[in-house]
Amino acid sequence: MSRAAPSTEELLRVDGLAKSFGGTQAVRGASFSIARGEIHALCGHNGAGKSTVVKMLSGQETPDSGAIRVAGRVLDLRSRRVAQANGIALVDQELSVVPSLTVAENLMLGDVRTGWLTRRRAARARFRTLLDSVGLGHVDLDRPLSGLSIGERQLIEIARALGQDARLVILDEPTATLSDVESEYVYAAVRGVAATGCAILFVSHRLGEVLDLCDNVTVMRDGDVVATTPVADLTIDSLIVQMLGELPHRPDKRTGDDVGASAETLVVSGLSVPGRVDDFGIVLRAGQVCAVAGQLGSGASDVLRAIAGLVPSATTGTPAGITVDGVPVAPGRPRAAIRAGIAFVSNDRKSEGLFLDRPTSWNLLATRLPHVTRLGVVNRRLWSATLDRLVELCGLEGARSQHAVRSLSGGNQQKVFVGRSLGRDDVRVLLLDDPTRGVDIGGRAAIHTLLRETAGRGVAVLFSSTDLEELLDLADVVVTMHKGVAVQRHEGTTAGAVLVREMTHGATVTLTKERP
Ligand SMILES: Nc1ncnc2c1ncn2[C@@H]1O[C@H](COP(=O)(O)OP(=O)(O)OP(=O)(O)O)[C@@H](O)[C@H]1O
Repeated sequence: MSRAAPSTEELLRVDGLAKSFGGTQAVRGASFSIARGEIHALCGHNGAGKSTVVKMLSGQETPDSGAIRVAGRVLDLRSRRVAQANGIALVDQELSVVPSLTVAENLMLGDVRTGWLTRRRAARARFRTLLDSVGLGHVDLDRPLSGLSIGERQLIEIARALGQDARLVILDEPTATLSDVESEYVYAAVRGVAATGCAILFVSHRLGEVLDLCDNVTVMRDGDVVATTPVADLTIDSLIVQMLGELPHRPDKRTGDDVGASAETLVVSGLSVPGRVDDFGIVLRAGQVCAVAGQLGSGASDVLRAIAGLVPSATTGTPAGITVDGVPVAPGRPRAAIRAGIAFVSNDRKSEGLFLDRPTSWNLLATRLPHVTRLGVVNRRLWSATLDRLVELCGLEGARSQHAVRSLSGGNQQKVFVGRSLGRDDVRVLLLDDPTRGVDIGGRAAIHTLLRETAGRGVAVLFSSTDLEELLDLADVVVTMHKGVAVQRHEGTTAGAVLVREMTHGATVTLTKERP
């Protein structure tokens, strides 16, 4: 969609901003500026320093040096509250809306004009205007937020930021967890907000959306600003080169013929998760990489969790069941799944996997303890050989392996989380729920290569994703899902538009069982 050119009047200017944490120079002298009404992207590899810049702009970290000017005035942003009072609003990666409260109550939480109790009617009228501005005019203010989709919650969060009378709205990876369709609502809201003269700083790893949505792009690499460039002068490839210095290697896809003769490793049929998945079936051969593709709430994630035995599920119909290499696996029993060679990587690294205060090395080896201990004692040589291999697999600098995981950037944490499930010889089926969420383009290519190599060793890989580019890049087979039901199985080349249509609208004829 074309937009009017943003104003040339500068709203934000950042000069020589620097910040270090202990020995790590996270940001070294970053400078850039954003005009009123401009949508300005901040891109860079994992650990480039984007979040640290965002934290300094939103009052969560104090710069070691440099200046932040808003409308020409140098600001000392000592806290998030001070930043808000100066018209800087942050929509964080992790949503801060409260599902158990109503839409109005959530909007009230961030409303600097308050006076809710005394001027309830005026506040409600204002909340309606805010909802309108993000395309949620149809949503009832008294509806609990829990009834809204994640995409709609993201929009409420943006509306709330606007309620803070923001002059600059910072959006930190706002579409990382959204499907393409839900992301479109966010783009429309962002364009609408920019049209009111508000400046937007848009942090994203999705380079396609950056080029479609933004006016200018500032790229950071290793704490430095590499360049600020108008999007009109960029292509995806030139943007990647600015970010990484080179184009990453793309793994080759295997064709269906390559795996046609290999053994059936995972066979699922008649799998149901009450209220979420109905009669799902799939056959996956050794060496195949398969995606279950669907929007949030489609059941794609539930399918993986059910195969891993992590949610109550049942297998009904004939034939029914889950088998790995022909051996039946009892549903709903995680231990049985692990014994059968099923490994699962969740999409929630913070609450379901990583020990944030423990060293990276410890996290990487936590799942390998039986393999690096002899008679209950850690074998140092095995420990360090396994660690070296995993650190290399994850594409991390060796020295970082002794640092707490919490100190790694979000994307690097994700690499540790995925990487530690790789390279294991006891795994037959690897399940990954949205494995590259928040990972930069280089890390994503690295994870794709790792998954492809894992499949090359005869493992069946099954992942869920909402990201069209990833589905087309990585999967040999895509099974689309809509409202808990498998819609269609695609092998070979499929048009992206077909996948999107099935994920959003389903199909009239549904695919219930895959076996002939
Ligand atoms: N609180 C902290 N303590 C120690 N090191 C930190 C801390 N916060 C960030 N760092 C380090 O600073 C560097 C920049 O991190 P930052 O989170 O700003 O990167 P990023 O570009 O936002 O990455 P991502 O895309 O993965 O979110 C990284 O090396 C990171 O490990």
